[in-house]
Formats: sequence, structure tokens, C-alpha cells
Amino acid sequence: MIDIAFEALRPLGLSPTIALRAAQMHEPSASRLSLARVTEVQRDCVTLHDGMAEHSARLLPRLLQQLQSEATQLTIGDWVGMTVDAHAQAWAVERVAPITQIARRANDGRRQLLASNVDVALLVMGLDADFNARRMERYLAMVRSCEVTPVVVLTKQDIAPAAPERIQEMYRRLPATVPVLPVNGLSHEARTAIGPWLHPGQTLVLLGSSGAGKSTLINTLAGADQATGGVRSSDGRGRHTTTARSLHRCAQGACIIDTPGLRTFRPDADAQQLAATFEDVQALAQQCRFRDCRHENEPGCVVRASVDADRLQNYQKLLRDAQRVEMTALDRIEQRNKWKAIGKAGSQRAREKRA
Ligand SMILES: Nc1nc2c(ncn2[C@@H]2O[C@H](COP(=O)(O)OP(=O)(O)OP(=O)(O)O)[C@@H](O)[C@H]2O)c(=O)[nH]1
Ligand SMILES: [Zn+2]
Repeated sequence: MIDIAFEALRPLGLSPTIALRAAQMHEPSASRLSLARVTEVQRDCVTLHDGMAEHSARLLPRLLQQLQSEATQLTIGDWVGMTVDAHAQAWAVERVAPITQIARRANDGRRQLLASNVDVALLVMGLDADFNARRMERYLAMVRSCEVTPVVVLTKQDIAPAAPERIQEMYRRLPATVPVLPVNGLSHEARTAIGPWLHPGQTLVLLGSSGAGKSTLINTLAGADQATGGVRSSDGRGRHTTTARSLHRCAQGACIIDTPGLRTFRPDADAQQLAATFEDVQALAQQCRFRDCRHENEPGCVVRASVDADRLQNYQKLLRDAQRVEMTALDRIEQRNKWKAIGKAGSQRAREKRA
């Protein structure tokens, strides 16, 4: 049996789908479980919120083993069945299978989870020196391949002299289906602009490089006053670290997960998934003369004629990177041998010509 305090958990992002999944969990033990959300992950414990209070909880060995066998970790935003034992120690007993997971590939190739059960990713970028359209396209590819809705938030509109041109550049490059919101993150108008994505039951995550204005946005969206403050600000510990991820509640009902600054990362997606996130390229490619057009120098290429050249280059680079990761060692040897053979044949022909 699991207790689900739906109304109390709603401001923590509980959706009907998660509630249903939780109700179907098969907990064999007789212990009474309550549904709770992971609001912070520490080295050997997690912070869980059950709608009433936060608990510092350990992971039941069985859950640890299960996560290990699935090569995954408990992540901020996960939902779990929680129990409290006779010694008042809280335990995470079972994880509700997540609906979405935002992950990136670390430079060593390992999959690193950033947040679970996210509906909307706010892709935060400053209109100042932080501005980089290619990086924004990579963020977009990452979140769309995780099936999370992207919303681009361009901060520092009030202080960046180049703001108008940069906003235009973003509109020009990104598909029209992606919302682009230029804001001053310090102003309440940012709250109005992002308002349509802040309904109760929604979970947002903020992604962007260090200094882009993520914490500033959280303060504006959560409201500076204690009454509407986030989960973090109500526990008396304050928000003394920007390196940890944490979950906050917004005044309008949604909850929002802060992440440490991202700069270098690779999306955790295969080439096909990535390609699908460049919907403009995909749609135009249907009209290229050759079915397998790579939009490089083939004649009759409609993509090259219509898509921003830098955007197209970025697309091709992302695909190459993804394909490189997918290639097995054997593929790589095979490809090297093929190029060697081609190279040899080439120099052979050159020798023949000279002879
Ligand atoms: N004028 C103005 N200043 C902003 C805006 N957004 C952020 N800032 C300032 O930019 C600086 C960095 O903002 P933060 O919110 O700390 O950036 P962050 O993305 O949380 O950075 P990390 O915590 O390192 O990941 C702060 O001094 C903010 O006051 C904006 O829209 N307008
Ligand atoms: Zn083409």
C-alpha cells in the first residue's frame, strides 16, 4: 500500500501519470509507504519531500542494488516510495519509473543524469558575452531528444547593448515552434513571460552556463518573500551552494530545479534522435535531389540553400560527434582500413598518371 497525498504533492510537481505509476508499485513488504519526491541528492543520502516535510533518507540496500543493476542513480526530481522505521530513520524503498530524464554524456563518456520527471527545460543564456547560438542548438538537441519541452530564455536584455541583434539571430536560427523569451531576469516581467509554463503539477529545469542568470530567475519566479519561497529557503539552511542541484517551488504553482552551470557537454542521444530535433533540416531534406543528401556539396540540395550556414554546420558536427560515440572499436578499425585502402588506391592512380 502506498499513501499518495495528491493535493499536498501537487506543488511538488505530482502529475496523474506519476500517481498512477506509484499506485501500481509492487512493494512486497508490509511497511506502509508514502510517495515522496527527491529534492536533493547527497553523497550517501537523499532529501525527500512527502508534501508535509523534508526528510533526510537513506536508500534501502535492495533499492541500491536495483539502481546499480540498471546502471542508474537516484536523481533530483525522482519519485520514490518512502518509509520511516521504528528508529525514525527515513528510507527510500522503491523508485517510481521516471517519465523523462535529462542526461548528458560526460567527457569520459559516462551517462550523467541531471534531472528526472521534467516537463519543461528553460534554456537560459545571457544576451551578453554568454551568447552563443551554436551552444543553444546543442542544448535544444539535448532536451528534445529527452522528450522535454524546451523554452529559450535570453537574460540580461536590460544590460546587453547587442541584445536586439542577438534576439533576432536566435529567432532566425531556431525553428518557429521553439518559444524564445528575452527577459530581464531581475524584473517581475520575467515572471509574466514565463507564466504560461508555470502551472501547478509542472516541473521545470534550468539549464545554462555559469553566470547565465539561473539563480536570479529562480529568485524572481519563486518570489523573494519567505511565504512563497522555495523548498530550500524554508528549511533554514539557506541556499549556500550553487554547485548542488535543488528543487524550488514557484509562486504560480510549478516547481523548478536548478542545476550547476553547464558549459561543455555532449547530448546523450544517438544520431537519429539528434537529427530529428532539427526539424527544419529534416523537413527540407525531403526536397533535396538525392535521398541520401548530406547537404555538403551535392547538387540540388534544398537544405543548404535554405538553412543558416552556421546552423547547418553545427547540425553536421553534432551528428558526427554522435556517430563517433556510437561506432564500436571494430567499426573504427574497419573505417580506418577503408580510408587507408582509398588512400593507397589514390596514390597508386597518381603514380600511374605520372608514369
Ligand atoms: N541586469 C541583469 N543582471 C542579471 C540578469 N540575470 C542575471 N543577472 C546578474 O548576473 C549575475 C549572474 O547571475 P546568476 O543568477 O548568479 O547566474 P547562474 O546562472 O545562477 O550562475 P551559476 O550559479 O554559477 O550557475 C548576477 O550578478 C545577476 O545579478 C538580468 O536579466 N539582468
Ligand atoms: Zn541536401
